[in-house]
Amino acid sequence: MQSIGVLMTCPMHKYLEQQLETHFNLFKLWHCNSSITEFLKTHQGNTIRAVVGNTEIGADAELIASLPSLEIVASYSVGLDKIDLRKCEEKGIRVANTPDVLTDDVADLAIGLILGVLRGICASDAYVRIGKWKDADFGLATKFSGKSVGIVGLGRIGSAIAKRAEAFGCSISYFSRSQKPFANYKFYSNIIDLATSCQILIVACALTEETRHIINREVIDALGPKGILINIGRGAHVDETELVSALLEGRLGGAGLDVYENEPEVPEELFGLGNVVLQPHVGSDTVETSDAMADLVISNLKAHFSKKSLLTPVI
Ligand SMILES: O=CC(=O)O
Repeated sequence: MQSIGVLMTCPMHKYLEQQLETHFNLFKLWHCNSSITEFLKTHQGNTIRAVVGNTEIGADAELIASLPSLEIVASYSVGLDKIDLRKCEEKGIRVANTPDVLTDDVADLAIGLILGVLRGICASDAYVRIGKWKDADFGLATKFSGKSVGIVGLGRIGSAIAKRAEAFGCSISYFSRSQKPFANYKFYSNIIDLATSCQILIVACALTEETRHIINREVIDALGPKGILINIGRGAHVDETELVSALLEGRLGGAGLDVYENEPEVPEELFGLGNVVLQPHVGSDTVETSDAMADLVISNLKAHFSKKSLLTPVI
């Protein structure tokens, strides 16, 4: 397979890059200083049969159109929002992603964010480091165990978060397109009702046209001044302007965010808020999971080019 042209869209995990270099003829899009079209002209765009993208740069219509021999997009991510799925379908291009292997890490981080916000872990860490403890005790935080948790999207990751929150004695309810027959949690067909009824609202669904800005002013106000919003999905799930003003005005109790609307830009108004915990989109970024995701990308590519079934097909 060493002659098969594979295009990586941006730097990801070093191990993935090494594996791609070992098994395929790897082209790196970020090594080009010119436009994509120029790059592909000089690097024989027509020899590239696979694209490996991620949550930053996937495969949009322009990239797909400039690769006439493209057969497969193997994403180093579970999220598919940076891939033009309609175009892929139209052109018969296969798509694979990396589900399952990252579920535990993302769910763990969601719980970490809840604890971080409610127990003030980052704020109290800073309190110790800058020597304020010598002057006075930190003060009281908020208990997590036993709270009511609402989950937006009860897929793999949402279910893994629910399982963890159950272990903290939390009551679980959820909103999704349809009621899940396997789930023993209270189902809401209306997200406002879910937000009204829970203390912690966690966004864990895929980003689609229907879920863009699913967390709007109405949902934030329904969650209320004591409510906590956790987002480990995508930044665009939340109307960020509304979120920032709700936090600044005290209409929302706090937020734990791993994702933002214009990454890596983060609204600076959030930097001074002790009831907000910010992460730089690292939900699945552990050594173990990143290696597993890379292995899955390689296995999908190898399966495709050996005419075998994809391990984790999307299309
Ligand atoms: O955000 C992470 C992913 O989609 O894998």
